[in-house]
Amino acid sequence: TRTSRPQRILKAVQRKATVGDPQSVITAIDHFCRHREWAMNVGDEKGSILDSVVNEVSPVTVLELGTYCGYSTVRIARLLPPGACVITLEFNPDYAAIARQVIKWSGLEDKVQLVEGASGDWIPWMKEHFGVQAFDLVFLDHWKERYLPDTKLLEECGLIQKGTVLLADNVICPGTPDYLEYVRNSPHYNSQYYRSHLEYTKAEDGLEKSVFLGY
Ligand SMILES: O=C(NC/C=C/[C@H]1O[C@@H](Sc2ccncc2)[C@H](O)[C@@H]1O)c1cc([N+](=O)[O-])cc(O)c1O
Ligand SMILES: [Mg+2]
Repeated sequence: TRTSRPQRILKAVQRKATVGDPQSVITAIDHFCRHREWAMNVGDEKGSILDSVVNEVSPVTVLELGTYCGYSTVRIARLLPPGACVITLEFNPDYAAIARQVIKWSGLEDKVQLVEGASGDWIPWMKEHFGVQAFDLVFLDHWKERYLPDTKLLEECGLIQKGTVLLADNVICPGTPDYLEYVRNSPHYNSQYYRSHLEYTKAEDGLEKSVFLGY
């Protein structure tokens, strides 16, 4: 095929969005994915829930697992005050290259640190390499079978502390049953489900917000 879907998403941003205007980047991607080609961005409906959680937490340090084209990275970064940042991990170099351009178009590159690699390899190095004490907010939107192991790894590395908020996409569709069972049954988390829909569709999906209560 000629171009990839992420490349077509970037083209839509470059055609329809205004440089330096994050909202126009978000609107351009949502319009493209709703009217041209579906893509696995968190989308506008769940995106509004993500926005409300970011505003509620007012995080200084955010970790995003799974950048894809940078749609949720832009949604998060546009809400961050000066000095706050989002570190976003992306495994696929082609997706990372597109996401860098989407983030640049939105004018938010100073608030974003895009790291290419696998969460499992990078999480143990977060403290040393980025000087992170603990994350205030973690947005999980990568491989669904990695949600639980990466959460446990974040705990083991001391990157989740009392008050840290985990926000997980797709807990219904495609689903993350082992992760849900863990955060809902653990005495160390206070978990709640925000019912919504799978991006750009009528199917049910939702976000799970889990606050770490400390040990
Ligand atoms: O599969 C889904 N998401 C997986 C996302 C994966 C993203 O994260 C890295 S993997 C990685 C990144 C960092 N570290 C390790 C691995 C991939 O390169 C991709 O950019 C998904 C699927 C549907 N759906 O309807 O089928 C809907 C959604 O909202 C979804 O998020
Ligand atoms: Mg998702």
